[in-house]
Amino acid sequence: MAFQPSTGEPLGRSTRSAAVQLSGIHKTLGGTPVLAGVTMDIKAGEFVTLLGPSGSGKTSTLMAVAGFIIPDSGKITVGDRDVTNLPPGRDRDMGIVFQNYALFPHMTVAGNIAYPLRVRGMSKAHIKDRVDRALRLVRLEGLADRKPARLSGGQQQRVALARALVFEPSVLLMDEPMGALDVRLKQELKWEIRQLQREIGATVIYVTHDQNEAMLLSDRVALMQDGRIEQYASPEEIYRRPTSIFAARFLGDSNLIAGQFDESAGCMTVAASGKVIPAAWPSGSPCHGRCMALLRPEHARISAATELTTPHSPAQDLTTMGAVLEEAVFMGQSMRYRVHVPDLGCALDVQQVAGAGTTALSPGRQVNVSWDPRDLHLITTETAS
Ligand SMILES: Nc1ncnc2c1ncn2[C@@H]1O[C@H](COP(=O)(O)OP(=O)(O)OP(=O)(O)O)[C@@H](O)[C@H]1O
Repeated sequence: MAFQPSTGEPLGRSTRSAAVQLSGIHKTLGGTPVLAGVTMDIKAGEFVTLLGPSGSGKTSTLMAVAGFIIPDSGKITVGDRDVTNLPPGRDRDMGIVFQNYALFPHMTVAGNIAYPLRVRGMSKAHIKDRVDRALRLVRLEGLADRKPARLSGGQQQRVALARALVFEPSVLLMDEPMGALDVRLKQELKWEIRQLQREIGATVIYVTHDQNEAMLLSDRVALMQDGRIEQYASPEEIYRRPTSIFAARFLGDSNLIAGQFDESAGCMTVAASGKVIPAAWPSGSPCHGRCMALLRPEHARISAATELTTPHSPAQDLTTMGAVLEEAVFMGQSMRYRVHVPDLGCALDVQQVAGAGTTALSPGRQVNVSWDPRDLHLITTETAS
């Protein structure tokens, strides 16, 4: 059924947001497999980000949802409609925002925003009402009569956003919408996009390779590699419990320690030194011997080697090792250290709140590095046989 725009109701919390389902999407382009079985479910009103390195298949996945790429196999549904082979356009009922704005240069801001309503045959009075409300939504009320060339990059992108939202699509697709903006504008627009999506309640699929953007905006992140989804979960879940080394490295900074897990003893033998340290296998993940232990820099602490206590509560059973401080960098709110830990056979990055004691530590000094064993997250490096 072709989409018919509503007319009277406010451009506000959408009652039309739809769930999107991708099942086993494969696509080969020019002999290259670009999508290798993408499967994901997106709930109505959810903000999902496709995150991954360049060439991992993010844009291709989005283009398959938009209809610009027809899958070789697999199925895409929006609500209860099968849209797999539907051409791009009105019947898909999707708003799209690209990195390069794609505004019509000869039209005013209001003209650009009105365009999707005009092609849908809406009456002039309704168009004016809708455009006014869309302008208010993206905070561009005073610029309705300007041409795009006389707008900043951030303003142009807000026009593109208003144009994509004005016909109240059930799904909004965004491909690196902030890719061309400077850092300050990005920072501003990130919060605006988040707030806007919460206001209108639309289902959003958003492409970026910027992990901070993904964490700030998303309900769930689909982390992509080689045309597949490596992990699909909330940003917090991927950050705290990555299921692969790739995921551990891609979202956030990481220290990775190779070892062998001993389930009965509840410990891990460090590969480089044979040192045994307490560790627990995360529940729900496959348990195999060879593993990598992930320790986030903010979960490690250093203290002068002469100090017996660490900033942790003494009630906690910490793992502590001697180390040599290699680098100490003041980062404003925190200090960033690199320490060499002979018992781990590697260097660890440590991030901790800048305090009088820690800023005084200088490179070359003997220190203790410690962590709560519960903050070690083990990832199997053995394939199940
Ligand atoms: N028309 C095409 N013909 C051949 N290969 C293609 C075509 N379009 C995309 N590819 C390849 O498919 C892979 C995935 O591309 P895609 O643009 O989806 O990745 P991406 O994750 O969005 O990357 P980026 O962040 O650089 O935009 C890449 O290796 C790319 O070179």
